[in-house]
Amino acid sequence: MKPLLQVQQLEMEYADGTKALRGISFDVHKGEFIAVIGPSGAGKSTLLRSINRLVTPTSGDIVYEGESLMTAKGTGLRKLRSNIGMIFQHYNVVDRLSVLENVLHGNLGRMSIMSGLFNRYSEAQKEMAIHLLKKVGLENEIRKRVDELSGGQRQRVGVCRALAQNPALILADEPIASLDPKSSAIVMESIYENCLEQGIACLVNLHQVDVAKKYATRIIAIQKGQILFDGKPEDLTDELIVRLYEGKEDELLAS
Ligand SMILES: Nc1ncnc2c1ncn2[C@@H]1O[C@H](COP(=O)(O)OP(=O)(O)OP(=O)(O)O)[C@@H](O)[C@H]1O
Repeated sequence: MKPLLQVQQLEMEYADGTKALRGISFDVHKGEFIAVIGPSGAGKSTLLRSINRLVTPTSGDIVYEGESLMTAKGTGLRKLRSNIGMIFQHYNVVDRLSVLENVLHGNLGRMSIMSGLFNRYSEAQKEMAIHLLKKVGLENEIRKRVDELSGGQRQRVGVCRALAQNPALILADEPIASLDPKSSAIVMESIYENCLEQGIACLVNLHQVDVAKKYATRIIAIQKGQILFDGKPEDLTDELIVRLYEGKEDELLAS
């Protein structure tokens, strides 16, 4: 099976000289649910943000279904990005808009600029957005403004917005880092179940090793911008986890 995404020898050096990624390579296949773990500052966010070019890596390549995201520009980049849904730690929802409007925004990447500008959503897009909101238990919040919601509810809106895009790949950057345990479980379940049902591949950055082991079909552990482990959750031994968090054991205890 051809990979959906290929990350090849990715390097990222920020303007201040910080080397966040030092030659990261891996392939992602359809339907994989991959947890990216590692201590604070390991490069997890930089990796996810590089994949959809929110940051531009210094070198290497990111190939989505045979097309390079590194060389894509303008409409080409927009088209490639429309296949990739993003979920952020701080939700990135628009507070003054309703829950439904926020989810409908997930369609923007696939709409013409004029239709998007005037919010000309089709009935099918509205039905799909409502269907997704019902699935995550937000059926009573559809018309509310997003700033009336709790953090966990906002993140469920963020999940629905990413799904409304009908993506083949979802990148979730620490989606549960700001949530309490109960909300975390609801959000993780909603990401996991929808990805599984729709065959969406997912790369999810997580601080909690136990959550990674519970959901992931594969774990990639990053340390100082390099891959320390890439394999099945059951093969990630306690020794490896201790090595991964060496010097930052407090993060492991806090998670
Ligand atoms: N905009 C930036 N400019 C300079 N350095 C940065 C920038 N963003 C991140 N870094 C640095 O790059 C390295 C990797 O950071 P990154 O946020 O990718 O790690 P992370 O594993 O996601 O960490 P965390 O779990 O704390 O979010 C760190 O040393 C960080 O300080």
